[in-house]
Amino acid sequence: MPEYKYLPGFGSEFVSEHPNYPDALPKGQNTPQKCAYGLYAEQLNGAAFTAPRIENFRTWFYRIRPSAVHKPFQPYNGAKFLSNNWDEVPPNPNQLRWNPFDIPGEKIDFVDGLHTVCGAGDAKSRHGIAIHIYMCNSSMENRAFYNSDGDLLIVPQEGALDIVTEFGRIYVEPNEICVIQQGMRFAVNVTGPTRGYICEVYNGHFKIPDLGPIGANGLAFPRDFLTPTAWFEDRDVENFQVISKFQGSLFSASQNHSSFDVVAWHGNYVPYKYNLANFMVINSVSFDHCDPSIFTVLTCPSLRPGTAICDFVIFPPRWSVQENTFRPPYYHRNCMSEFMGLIQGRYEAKEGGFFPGGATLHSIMTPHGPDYDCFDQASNAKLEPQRIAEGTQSFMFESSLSMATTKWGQETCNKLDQQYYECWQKLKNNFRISSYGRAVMLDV
Ligand SMILES: O=C(O)Cc1cc(O)ccc1O
Ligand SMILES: [Fe+2]
Repeated sequence: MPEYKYLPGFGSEFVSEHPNYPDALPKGQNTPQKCAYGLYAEQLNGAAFTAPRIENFRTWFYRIRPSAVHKPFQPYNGAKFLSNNWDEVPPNPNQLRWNPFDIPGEKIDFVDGLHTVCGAGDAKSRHGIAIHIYMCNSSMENRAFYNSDGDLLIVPQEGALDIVTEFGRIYVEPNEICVIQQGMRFAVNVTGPTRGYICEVYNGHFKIPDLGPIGANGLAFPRDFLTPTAWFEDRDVENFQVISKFQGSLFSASQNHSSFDVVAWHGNYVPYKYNLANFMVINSVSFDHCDPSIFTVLTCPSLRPGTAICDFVIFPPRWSVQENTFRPPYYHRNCMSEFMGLIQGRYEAKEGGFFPGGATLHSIMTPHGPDYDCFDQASNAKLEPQRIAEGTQSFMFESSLSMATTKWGQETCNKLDQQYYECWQKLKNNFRISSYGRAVMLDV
């Protein structure tokens, strides 16, 4: 694993200068008449200039060439299954479960390996969500990608991502996540078959949720978020491709140098990674199953109070101790969409059928919950303190938007489990009436 240096913190003002270039950052100002070492100053804004201070995000880069030095963008047709068309197939209110998606055998990199499963909304009006599966096996060579449409929350499932960004380098392994925000240029290096999940949000940015009565500490700690430190290459390349996703379509522009030429930067608009093992799990220690919002790592809020464009929720290893309680997830119908993925291990509500690298989608008001085996077992289990398996990690992207599946998600991927509904069919009527005409409790 490469030994990259990171800056800890979330939402902080960071400062980073390549160690060999002291004073590359101007002192006390952002745009001196001439920058040190002949660098150019360039600002990247992730919020309106006039946004309130608490959510005003921007970074100043000191780079070898401004990003504007490139030839015109042309349409790029590499990522065949990237989509933002939510009307490709008729709506489907069924419970959906996908078997693990196949990583292609032929050479394919991170950008070309973006496959959109579902989504909603519109990048032009800056409101929406898209869920992609990335599957690749080779590194991005002489190309950088950036997303004009929103932020990318990347959840590796198989294979590590060695990511070069304008801010420096980040190494992200399964059970870690990273967020690369709108407009940030990056390139992904991999060493073999690689797969993971991406939640793209067109609105605002992810933040750590408020803690309310939990207090000042709990869930994801700000200091466990890691931002890269300045790293650059001064590399002339005949045809370096900058690929942009703009209004849902990809475009490519050629330039004669690497995009990763930032010698120093400062700001609060940054990429970051987080190790899910650092999450402090909070749960009921008396009775009942808490709502999964207690497991929220990051949330991208909508303008409606408490209602997310995406909550990123995890189901980590933990103790389960509730008394007189059906401990697995309850049966559920929700005004939110629930997309789940499995990084490793098993998911407690479905011991069979939901595999690492697969997914489920329970859409708005689509009923779901424990399968028959889980219900049967958990209704009769002895309620001792129980460790929910080590090495397990599933997650949910929960959205207030009503997501539609793409043609790839519904048909082309050929991974939909047509038998998924069967897992609930054995749940029988346990209702009994006593001789006095009252309902009675029975052992199920
Ligand atoms: O399995 C699911 O659907 C996710 C989920 C988990 C949980 O603990 C409670 C409700 C819920 O929707
Ligand atoms: Fe649910």
